[in-house]
Amino acid sequence: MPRLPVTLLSGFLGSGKTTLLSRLLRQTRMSGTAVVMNEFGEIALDHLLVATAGVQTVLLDGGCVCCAVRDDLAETLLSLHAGREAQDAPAFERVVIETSGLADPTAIAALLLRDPALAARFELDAVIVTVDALHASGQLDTQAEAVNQVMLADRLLLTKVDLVDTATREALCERLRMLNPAAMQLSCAHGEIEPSQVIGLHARGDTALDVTRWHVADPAQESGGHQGCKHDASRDHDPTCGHAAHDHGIRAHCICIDEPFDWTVLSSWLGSVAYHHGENILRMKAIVQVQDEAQPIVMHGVQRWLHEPGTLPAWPGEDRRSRFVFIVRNLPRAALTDALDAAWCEAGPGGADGDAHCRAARLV
Ligand SMILES: Nc1nc2c(ncn2[C@@H]2O[C@H](COP(=O)(O)OP(=O)(O)OP(=O)(O)O)[C@@H](O)[C@H]2O)c(=O)[nH]1
Repeated sequence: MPRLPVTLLSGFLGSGKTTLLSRLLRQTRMSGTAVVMNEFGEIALDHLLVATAGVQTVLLDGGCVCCAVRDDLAETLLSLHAGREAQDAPAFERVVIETSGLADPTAIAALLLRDPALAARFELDAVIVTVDALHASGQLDTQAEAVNQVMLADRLLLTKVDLVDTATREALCERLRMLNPAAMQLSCAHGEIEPSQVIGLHARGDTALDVTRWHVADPAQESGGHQGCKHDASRDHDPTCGHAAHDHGIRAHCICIDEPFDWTVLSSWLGSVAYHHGENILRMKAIVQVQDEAQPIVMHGVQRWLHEPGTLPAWPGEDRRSRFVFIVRNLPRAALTDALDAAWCEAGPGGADGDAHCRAARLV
């Protein structure tokens, strides 16, 4: 039985994976794709942004697919395959797995290769890694996950090239070449790329060799030395979010707000958080209910950078609360909620209810 190709789409937090995927899925060449999305954080938002008619999308949330929910990935793939065989689900010819921005794709590649049930049904077509031209340099300096992703890539897609000058871009390309000389580098502004550059690459003729040659054997089975999966067993618990920590002080803080935001409060809050804590904010994403806006506003940030807000055509489902996910390093949730209190206070004389402390009650 021919095995189904799997494209592993990885790349550090905020580097443009979902942007790329949602654009790709609109192209007819991509029909017959099943998508598995993984998010690091209690509240998952990305699947709302790529929702495409006729595309089977499965969400794996609550942990990183390279460690905490790795078994769930195996089960998901097997169940997708079983549904296809039984013809009780839309037919698909390939799978794209979008990993969380903190995932080490080595562990997922190893899973696909070494799990006999998966290896019999799926083959790894290629590892595609998005690299944020604006932030990659700092991320490669400080985040082992970012380095691992680059090292395992068959293709490196440089995103946000519109936000950097030529010298910065060339320096980054050179650095990427040093880390992974074999990977082809392509520019990919705003997710724009030919599907043929991403799928059907057959980049992994002898993948087992590649994985072991390019990188450590299987991080999930290592006892130490690998940053990405150390916490799989201990699963540090952040009581405010109910979510397992990934490593080294990295947490996903999830904040929900019932009432609609005033634009001024929203920009003042996020601006202040970015200014004071940007170094420690690996990623911010949000779907926000803003006063007098009929459509939900989508916001993205990476460290100090806040991207232009976008909109969704409609609210996905009944839940109209604003939902924010901050993936942070060594930053307590209170730093975020205190800044929100302050923004509410500044919004009017004494704020909307006159007592900053009451505002914490609005946090769900
Ligand atoms: N200017 C610019 N912005 C981009 C580009 N690609 C993506 N973005 C923006 O970057 C932000 C983050 O993009 P996402 O696609 O959500 O990134 P991601 O890798 O899926 O993020 P995580 O799932 O959190 O890891 C969004 O605001 C995008 O619009 C690009 O080429 N240029």
